[in-house]
Amino acid sequence: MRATVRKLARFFPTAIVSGRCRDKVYNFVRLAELYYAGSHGMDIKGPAKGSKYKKGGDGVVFQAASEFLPMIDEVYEELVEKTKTTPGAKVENNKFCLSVHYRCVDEKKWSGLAQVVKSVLKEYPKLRLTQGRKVLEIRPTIKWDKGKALEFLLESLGFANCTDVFPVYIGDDRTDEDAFKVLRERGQGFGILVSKIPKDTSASYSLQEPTQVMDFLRRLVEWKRLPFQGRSRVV
Ligand SMILES: O=P(O)(O)OC[C@H]1O[C@H](O[C@H]2O[C@H](CO)[C@@H](O)[C@H](O)[C@H]2O)[C@H](O)[C@@H](O)[C@@H]1O
Repeated sequence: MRATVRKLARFFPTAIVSGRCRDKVYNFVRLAELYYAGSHGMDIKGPAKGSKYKKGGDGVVFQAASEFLPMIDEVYEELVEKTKTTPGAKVENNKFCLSVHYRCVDEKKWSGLAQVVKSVLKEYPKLRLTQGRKVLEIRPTIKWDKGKALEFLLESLGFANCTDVFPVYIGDDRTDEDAFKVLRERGQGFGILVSKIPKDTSASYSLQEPTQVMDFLRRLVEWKRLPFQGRSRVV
C-alpha cells in the first residue's frame, strides 16, 4: 500500500486524515511528500519540502485546537490513573484528542469504564465524548472535524472553487462521514466508504476492503499515466 500511495502522490496531491496523532500517522506511513491531518483533522501539516501544488508563501500548517493541549494532557493523566483498575483498558494520547480503548476489556466492565470516563469529563465541559469502534473518544468541543480539515486543504491548495479538480476521500470510520458530507454538499468529487457491510453513509461509492482500495489507487495512477487522449479508457 505504501508504494502505491507514494506513486499516487507523484500525480495527485494526497493527504492522510486520521483520528490518531499526526506524528504517529507519519511514523506509520513515512512519506514526506504527503499532507497529514492528525487528531481528527485538528493538526494539519503539508510536505516538509513544500509542495508543487502550493506556490509561494509558507507551507500548509494548521492547528485548530492549540489552546486545548494543557487540558488534554491533564485529562490523559487522570484517565490513565482512573482506568488502571480496569484490565485491558488503554488510554491513547492523540495530542488534541484522547482515545480510551475497551476492545480488550471484559464486556461486563464496559459500562463501568464508560462511567469512569464520563465522571472525569464532568469537570471538563469544553471536552466532548464520542463513541468509535470499541473506543471512547474525547475531543475539544470546537466545530472542527475531518470534513473541516478537508475543506481547509482544498482551500489552502487553491482547489476549492476549481471545476476541474475532483477530490476523492476514502475512509472506513464513522468520523469519515463528516468529510463525505462536505464533498456531497459541495457537489465536488465523491466519498468512498470502505466497509464489508452496507451502512448508512454520505459516501457515493463503497469498497469492501483495503486491498480493493489499493487496486483503485493503482488504477488511478495507471489512468493518469495514459496520454491525455486515452484517459477516457477504463484501466
Ligand atoms: O481516523 P482513523 O485513522 O480511521 O483512526 C480511527 C481510530 O484508529 C485507532 O483505533 C482503531 O484501531 C484500534 C486498534 O489499534 C481499535 O481498537 C479501534 O477499534 C480502531 O478504531 C486509534 O487508536 C484511534 O485513536 C482512532 O480514533
